[in-house]
Amino acid sequence: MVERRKPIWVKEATEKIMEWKKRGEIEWVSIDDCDSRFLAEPLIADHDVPPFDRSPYDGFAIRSCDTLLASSKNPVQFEVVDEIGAGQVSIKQLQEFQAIRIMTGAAIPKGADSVIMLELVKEETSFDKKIITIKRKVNARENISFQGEDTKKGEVLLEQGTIINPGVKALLATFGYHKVPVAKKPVIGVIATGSELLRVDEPLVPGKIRNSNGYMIESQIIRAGASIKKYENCADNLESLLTTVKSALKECDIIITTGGVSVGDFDYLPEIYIKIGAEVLFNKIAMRPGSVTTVAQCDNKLLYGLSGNPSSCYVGFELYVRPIIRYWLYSNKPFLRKTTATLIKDFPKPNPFTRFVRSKLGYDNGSLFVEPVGLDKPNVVTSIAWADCLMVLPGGTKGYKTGDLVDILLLEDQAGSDESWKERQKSSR
Ligand SMILES: Nc1nc2c(c(=O)[nH]1)N[C@H]1C(S)=C(S)[C@@H](COP(=O)(O)OP(=O)(O)OC[C@H]3O[C@@H](n4cnc5c(N)ncnc54)[C@H](O)[C@@H]3O)O[C@H]1N2
Ligand code: MOO
Ligand SMILES: [Mg+2]
Repeated sequence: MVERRKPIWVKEATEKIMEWKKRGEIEWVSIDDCDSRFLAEPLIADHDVPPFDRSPYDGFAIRSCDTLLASSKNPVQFEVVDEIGAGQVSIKQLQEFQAIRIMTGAAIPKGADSVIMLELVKEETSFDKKIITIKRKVNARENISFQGEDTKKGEVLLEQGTIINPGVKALLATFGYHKVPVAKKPVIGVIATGSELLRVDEPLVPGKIRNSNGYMIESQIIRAGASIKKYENCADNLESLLTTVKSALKECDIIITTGGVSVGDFDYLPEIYIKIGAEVLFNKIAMRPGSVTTVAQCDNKLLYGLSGNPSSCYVGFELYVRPIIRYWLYSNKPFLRKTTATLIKDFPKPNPFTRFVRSKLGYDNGSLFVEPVGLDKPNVVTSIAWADCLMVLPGGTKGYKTGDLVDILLLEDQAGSDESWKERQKSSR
């Protein structure tokens, strides 16, 4: 008798996996190797930026009060008493009608309260003295980059769990992080199962297909920020699959299998969970694709039994593996970022289960539009490559129409969301 599985809500499935979330360890890596890693600690300014008042222009530092009466009819002369380039500090204290030639980035000298640009003064030499003439009033504080105007000491600039991009890297350098505290990546074992699977370099033969899910999952793992441990494709053979899963349990933090998780004669994962003594958290979710997504726990490690169907496998990963990885990497926004968009193509299929449709976003005149891409079937592989979001169509409807406002989950976004997508009360299984 075939096992009848009871589907649970997406919301419930998400809650169940998040009960097993944990933070990774911290490791310090060279700033040269920190790109795309995740900060394990918040970044707090330990000094003001800029750290001193400085000139934003090449010009002359002056006392604005000396220019009070300056105009084209009343040019005022200043004696140039020093010159400073960026990186230098003048020891002079400006006196009445004195100026210091100053370059962009140099510290404002004592006594000066403003800078006038080179282009706005006339320069000459008279009796070996350098003189400038100013024909306009300069306001106090004009043309100064003030200490702390960018950020003040003590400000929290980035939360833990932030992905390190070029801007973040610039901040790390600004605050002297030659070593950066990042979350150690979880090692995720990937096991593709199926006697029909060929390696990527093997020619097609009747009845067989190449293993694409293994590569897809590895790429999803990398996009989410974790590292992979690859296992050889496993034929549908209980003993060899059991051996591989047992090794993966020893060698990895999280294990993902693809295929063999449904109710078919050669779907051995359910039996393997029993054999290794794993606790199955769920084995059916009220969603499509990915309804067979199974998650088990063994020795506090999560084992994901993702579907063999490529689109189901893909969606199962994004909804249930990604948040565990991102949480591990210290993010407090581990879920796919959500927004809404206007549907621009009818989607007439009745919807008993909530659908996560591979879709593409369009931006026009400040609005967001969405349309499905490719064939909406779980066994389809092409649409995954064309999708940049999942359109979420809650179950219990006869379909959706052009103009409907629908939820979408962004696949390429890094900001994430602190809340997962969940069913509103009325949707049905
Ligand atoms: N009687 C029932 N049959 C099925 C049910 C069901 O509830 N009752 N569920 C269907 C649903 S929904 C899905 S999804 C699939 C899930 O199947 P499995 O996870 O057991 O996966 P397989 O049977 O091994 O393979 C399914 C499909 O995917 C292809 N595949 C497998 N691995 C890969 C890979 N690495 N790369 C590319 N393609 C792969 C495989 O050849 C099959 O075509 O079960 C339904 N059946
Ligand atoms: O698990 Mo399946 O993806 O609903 O076809
Ligand atoms: Mg199967």
